[in-house]
Amino acid sequence: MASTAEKGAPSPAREIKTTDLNPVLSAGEDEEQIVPALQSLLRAGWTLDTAGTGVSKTFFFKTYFKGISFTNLVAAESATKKHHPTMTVKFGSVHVHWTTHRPAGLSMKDLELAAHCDRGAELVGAVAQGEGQKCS
Ligand SMILES: C[C@H](O)[C@H](O)[C@H]1CNC2=NC(N)=NC(=O)C2=N1
Repeated sequence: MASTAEKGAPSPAREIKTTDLNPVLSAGEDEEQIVPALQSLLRAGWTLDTAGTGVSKTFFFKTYFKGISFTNLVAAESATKKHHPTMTVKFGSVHVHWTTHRPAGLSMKDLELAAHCDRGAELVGAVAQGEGQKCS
């Protein structure tokens, strides 16, 4: 019998199990706090690195300037929190990666700032992948 997936029906919402995740925590971080925050980010389109030490997401924008405005919002919060992402600006998108350098690993600061990126992207008007600016 064909599975639901084979029939093209949307796959049922699947809870991301703790056992599916392999976060490598920055020393002193609380796993019980990290895991639910990480799960919520994964539901919002963030991915955990293969190394488990960082999270990343690509945001799409209809203009280059909107992408730059987004990086400025992120930069302002980074300056306040003294925690800085790697951001790769492209025509139509900004890729953001958060990790903690010292002590190395994933921290609540990474996850809080990742959530801040989602709020900033909403404010600037991020769009779905494919709706971002393209070269003509
Ligand atoms: C002293 C200063 O706050 C630290 O070096 C900060 C600066 N920004 C940082 N940013 C990131 N992403 N990880 C860090 O560990 C880090 N450390």
